Amino acid sequence: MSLLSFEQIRTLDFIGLGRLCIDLNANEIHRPMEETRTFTKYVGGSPANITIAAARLGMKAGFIGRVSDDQHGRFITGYLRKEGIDTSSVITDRSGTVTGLAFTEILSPTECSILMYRDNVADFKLEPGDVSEAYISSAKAILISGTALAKSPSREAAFKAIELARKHKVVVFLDIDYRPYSWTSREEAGIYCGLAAEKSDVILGGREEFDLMDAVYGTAERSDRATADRWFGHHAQIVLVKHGGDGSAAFTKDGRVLTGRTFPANVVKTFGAGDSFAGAFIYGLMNGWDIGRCQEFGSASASIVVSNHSCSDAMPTAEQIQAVIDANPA
Ligand SMILES: Nc1ncnc2c1ncn2[C@@H]1O[C@H](COP(=O)(O)OP(=O)(O)OP(=O)(O)O)[C@@H](O)[C@H]1O
Ligand SMILES: O=C(O)C[C@@H](O)[C@H](O)C(=O)CO
Repeated sequence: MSLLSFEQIRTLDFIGLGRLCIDLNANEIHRPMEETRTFTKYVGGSPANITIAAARLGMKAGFIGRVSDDQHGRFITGYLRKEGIDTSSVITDRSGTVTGLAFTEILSPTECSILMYRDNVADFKLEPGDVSEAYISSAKAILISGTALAKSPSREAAFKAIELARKHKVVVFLDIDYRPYSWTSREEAGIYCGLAAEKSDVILGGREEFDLMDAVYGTAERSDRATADRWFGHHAQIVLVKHGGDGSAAFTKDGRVLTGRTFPANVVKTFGAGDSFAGAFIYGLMNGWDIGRCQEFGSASASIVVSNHSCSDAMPTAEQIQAVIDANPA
């Protein structure tokens, strides 16, 4: 029996909520950014990447967010439309905000860093009034990015979206997506992400992201098992703990524990692994697949994206992902 129940008669499969940004990935790789001269521009922002991944896999996707009233905002909206993503709830913010920029430095396949410019960004100006009940109720599932909880009024908009999703039987995915530069403290992040996690059906995060929430509520044992049990005490049906190159651990409320394997990759940059994993993992769940197959699909997707220069542009099709799995039998 499936742990998640997706309403079938819905206009959209999936709505992402949160930041729509721009990645500027250094073209001169294996060099510090001080020596970088050129960058390639991509749409970015974790929830945007995941939504693009879902659309690339054929899901009917939409997005709730704000973009800046400039060329960057128009670039992002145009890209989403080209990907077939509904942008009726992507709002142009006209208060003089800018688009968040993520400068990616690639020192080596395993040493990458992101320099974030996020002062006065449009995505944090998302307001509760931007979240339409009719729009939320038109979807089977919604993805909340933890970073959307870092600042008001985006925080209130995200919590409104979660409440409306629960009201209309829309499955809530929470990707903790902890980015320190957006929060005033780890405790703040732990508290607000914890409050959202209590209302979510599926929670995805790295070990250190779950530790953030556990620390606030004093959970002594920092084990994946203890973490999962904690969230099963609320709404969660699935807890997915990502472990980078060591794969992932999936826990289901009905007692299953599955270790996800990784696939060979010619790593260009490690970023994008989590977003590509999430998009493909969610795709599998929404197609009613067994959770082990969802993990495998997510991991294979991640191996493709870490082997590419971009995150969003590199999000693969289902055929590309399956080809990786077929070429690397368990
Ligand atoms: N170097 C790698 N090679 C192959 N697969 C990988 C690699 N790194 C991560 N993965 C796959 O991607 C999944 C998610 O990776 P990770 O745990 O790094 O997420 P993340 O920290 O959210 O990533 P991001 O850097 O995008 O924020 C892993 O569970 C694994 O399946
Ligand atoms: O989520 C961000 O703000 C950064 C992303 O745009 C970037 O693609 C990345 O780090 C993906 O993991």
